[in-house]
Amino acid sequence: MKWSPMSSNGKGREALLQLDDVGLVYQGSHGPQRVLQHISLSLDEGQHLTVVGPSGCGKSSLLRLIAGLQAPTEGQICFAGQKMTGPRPDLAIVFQDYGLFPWKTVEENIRLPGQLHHHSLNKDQLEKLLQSLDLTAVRKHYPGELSGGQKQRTALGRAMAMQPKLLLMDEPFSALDLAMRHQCYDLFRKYIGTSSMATIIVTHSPEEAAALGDKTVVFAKTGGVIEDVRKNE
Ligand SMILES: Nc1ncnc2c1ncn2[C@@H]1O[C@H](COP(=O)(O)OP(=O)(O)OP(=O)(O)O)[C@@H](O)[C@H]1O
Repeated sequence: MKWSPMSSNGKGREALLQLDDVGLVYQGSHGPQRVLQHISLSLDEGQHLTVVGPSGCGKSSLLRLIAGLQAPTEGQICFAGQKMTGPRPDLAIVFQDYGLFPWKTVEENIRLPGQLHHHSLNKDQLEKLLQSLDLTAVRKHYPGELSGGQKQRTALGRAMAMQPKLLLMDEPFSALDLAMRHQCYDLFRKYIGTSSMATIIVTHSPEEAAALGDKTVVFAKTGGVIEDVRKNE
């Protein structure tokens, strides 16, 4: 993946997120594999970027670098003016495999990261979140007792409860049926509309990318960006 659609926010102030000429090479069992190269982008508070591309083009790898879970091989990533050196509480990620704690209930999973980082939800906020994600009936259930869609909505609720500055989501709605997906889009848009949180969403769905991003980049399997679409700019 090669990408440089937004190398500067062009507004003369510091971006929330800045990637400068970032690259990534995996040292796999079959030798080195280059996945990302020359990626430069910036994202401001309140901006919503969606990333679409075929399987294997490096979308999840890019999210892991931005989340500080992995270091780039080349280049630099800065968040809120600081060089990324590891995960931070103001930057949350919803993984493709949900990343739920199996020994905690739905409700506990949603509350825990916020409690750890002193963003505890009050009772009202928790009830609203459970209700809007249609999780009230399974609030005392453990992840092993949930459907894929319920797990996905729990992971989403947990990330929302952290109230991060930047929320990264890797195909967050892929396990939902059409009706629930649209319900989650509405909820999500409402949620991001009331905060200055920025989001980056990786998806396979062009419809989802258009619904949830004010900027969308489309990646080719190899060779980088084939389209860079911006709404309302
Ligand atoms: N830890 C790793 N070690 C070696 N290679 C890896 C590792 N993680 C991913 N890769 C390889 O890097 C490439 C990009 O993977 P990545 O998961 O970032 O792609 P993706 O675009 O998110 O794919 P998908 O849409 O299927 O989730 C793939 O070829 C994958 O096999």
